[in-house]
Amino acid sequence: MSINTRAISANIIYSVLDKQQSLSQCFEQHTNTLTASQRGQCQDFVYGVLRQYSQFNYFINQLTHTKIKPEFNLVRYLIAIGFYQIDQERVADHAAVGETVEACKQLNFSGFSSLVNALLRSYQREQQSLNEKLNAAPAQITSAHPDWLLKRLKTAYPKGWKKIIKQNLAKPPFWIRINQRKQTTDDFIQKLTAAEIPFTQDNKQAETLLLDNAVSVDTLPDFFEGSCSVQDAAAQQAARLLGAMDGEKILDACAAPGGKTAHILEMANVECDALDIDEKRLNRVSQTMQRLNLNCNILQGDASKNDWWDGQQYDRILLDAPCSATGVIRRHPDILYLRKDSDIKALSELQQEILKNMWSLLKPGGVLLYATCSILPDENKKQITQFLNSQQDAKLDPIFSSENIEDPGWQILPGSQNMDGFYYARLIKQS
Ligand SMILES: C[S@@+](CC[C@H](N)C(=O)[O-])C[C@H]1O[C@@H](n2cnc3c(N)ncnc32)[C@H](O)[C@@H]1O
Repeated sequence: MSINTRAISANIIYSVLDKQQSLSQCFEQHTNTLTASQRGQCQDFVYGVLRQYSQFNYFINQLTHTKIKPEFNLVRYLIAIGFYQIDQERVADHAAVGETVEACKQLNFSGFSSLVNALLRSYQREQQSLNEKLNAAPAQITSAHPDWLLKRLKTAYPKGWKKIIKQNLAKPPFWIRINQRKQTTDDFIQKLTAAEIPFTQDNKQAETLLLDNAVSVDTLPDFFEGSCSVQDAAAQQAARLLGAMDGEKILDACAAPGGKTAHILEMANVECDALDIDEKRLNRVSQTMQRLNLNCNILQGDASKNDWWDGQQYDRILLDAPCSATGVIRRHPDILYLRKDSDIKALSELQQEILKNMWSLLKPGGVLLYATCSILPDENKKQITQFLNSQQDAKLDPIFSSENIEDPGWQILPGSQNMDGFYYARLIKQS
């Protein structure tokens, strides 16, 4: 049977929405035998639909008189993929309909072919009036965000929450980091130009480029020889803010898959321990190190405990803490469906526990950089304020010279200068 990327995509959406599986994991499982172009197509369908699923589902419910039963949710997801394709206008509408009907047959739901056909054609005709109806629907549907998250965003950002939601549902930008150990930025730019990959150079950071479009990594010049890495511009701030210097001993406390560890090692000659609790994810750190020809000590362990530690304190620690990932929803739309309000309290407690333990591993005079890809104050400014209040020898090392008294750190919101949502706070351990 020929590969049908719509059928595969519907199955991935089913794994996320019905089986509550993590998108990155099930995407890998379902697509690891596909070609790069087939994977790219699945990525477009799955991520595109999940970002807008509550809206597509609303349209389906508006257009059908008989409810599609939960056991036929795969059909529902195929219809959503069809709607998404019609919205994207990259293929002729009749082709979007034909291909979706074909996928329906391939999933053994031939009995639904005429319903699928009818719904997609109605969607083409009634798109405008459906969108008008959607505008009057409850915020949970129009924003695609769960109530608990909307509430938290409105409280934290009374003026900016709508902009955040818009960013969370947008396609993310494609940033890369040029490995300065391999070549200069100018050399890499020449190769990129020769490969006809359009980009813009970040005017502040020489090693950071923003590509005009997302590309498959195998089209990036010398990617497998370590020329560059795909990493958001906000994540690229970590190694710079940590400021590691030659000869220092560094700990990257929650390191997998190793993007920030690699950047630290590209910037300075240091001895770096890369710690993570998740053994499988640590394999990805090894792969990253191998591809970029870098070295670190890979350690498996729990950062809230010390049983993995050799007893030698660190000059600098990067704590890229486990978090709600609410700053990177546009890259991980499954967060909208899998994350629960109660997770935030549990995560905040874990973050404080890890932070306290990391502090004991830091040399007097050492620097700890706390980072999350969250935009929720409970995981960020409240966390750092609580720590500074309870830890006598902890002093804030402000990231910007003009200290923001409201927030001891740097809260980057999604979309700000095209970056993901991130938080950074830098602390010094007083002697
Ligand atoms: C935000 S991700 C880290 C991303 C990574 N720093 C990078 O830039 O590639 C958080 C990591 O924390 C790890 N983690 C979660 N709880 C942990 C714990 N108690 N100790 C150590 N690592 C933990 C997770 O396995 C996950 O890999």
